[in-house]
Amino acid sequence: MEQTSGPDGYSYLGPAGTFTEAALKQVAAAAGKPWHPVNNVGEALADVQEGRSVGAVIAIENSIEGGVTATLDALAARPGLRITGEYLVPVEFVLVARPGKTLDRVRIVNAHPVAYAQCRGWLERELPASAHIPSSSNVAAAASLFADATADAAIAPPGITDHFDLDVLARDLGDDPGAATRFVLVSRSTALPERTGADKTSVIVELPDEEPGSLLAMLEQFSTRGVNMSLLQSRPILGDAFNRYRFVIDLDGHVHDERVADALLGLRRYSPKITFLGSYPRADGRPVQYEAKHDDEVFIEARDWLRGILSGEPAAD
Ligand SMILES: O=C(O)C(=O)C[C@]1(C(=O)O)C=C[C@@H](O)C=C1
Repeated sequence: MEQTSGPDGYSYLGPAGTFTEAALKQVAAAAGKPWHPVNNVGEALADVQEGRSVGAVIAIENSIEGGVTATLDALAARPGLRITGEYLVPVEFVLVARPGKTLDRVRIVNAHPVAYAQCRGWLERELPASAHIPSSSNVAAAASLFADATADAAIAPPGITDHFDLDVLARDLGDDPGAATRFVLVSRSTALPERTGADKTSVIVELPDEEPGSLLAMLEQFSTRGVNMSLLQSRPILGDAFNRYRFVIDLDGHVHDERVADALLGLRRYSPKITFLGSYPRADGRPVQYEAKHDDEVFIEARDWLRGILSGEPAAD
């Protein structure tokens, strides 16, 4: 794929060979378009917001490490962006070093913080005295071994040896062999992806100040409408030390589902600030399960009933 920028192109955490690039390879619309490697999530989102790219793929959650906080905060800080797709990438890691280095001589390890966190168990067992130098990506970690001699080894994707002349000192570093990272495609387009029946809706919600039970009241908006949450992650609101948090939430269903739309209306009335991030097809294609009492028809019938009352229609039996 052409690694350049262009307003019809896609930004991703580079350089080539990252897991983010593997996620971008799954984006059908990106095939044949320019791909623009960047150094961090903020830069990828700025490219989209400012029109240098049509879309960006960013890591949002890892199955071991949880929400990618840099992404959750960047989405909250940059209004006007929409999530239009979700992609899953299995992740596994190897420890690499320049030829000649052996495992017993590794003291300093270069790694992306999210990758490092996924390998904590292995590092504690095999390199208990090692120190960590953070890197902007897994591939940048490996590349740094050539740029300066501070780190002895790097944590990188197994395919790294296709790009660099490096020795693999150890394999399967991850604490969970089944680990995966969830990525999202972000764009400026406000056109909603079609409802598929296997969708997710993402929102960022702030709660009213100093109101006891306000978190429960937010959760009730979903539970009373039979809407399942698949992510609830709190992030501090900057400048409000230890006081206020925003919540990044993934819901099962599409905003075109009546129960989801109704829950969002409830939230909108209740929350001082709610950002709609998008409704999009789930990466795993799993159809959303819900009870019949939360079917579209039930909401529509209830609204029609009220409309009848308001328009003075005679009561039906
Ligand atoms: O460095 C990479 O390869 C990335 O794609 C970054 C990233 C992340 O940002 O979370 C993606 C997946 C892995 O879980 C670790 C790191």
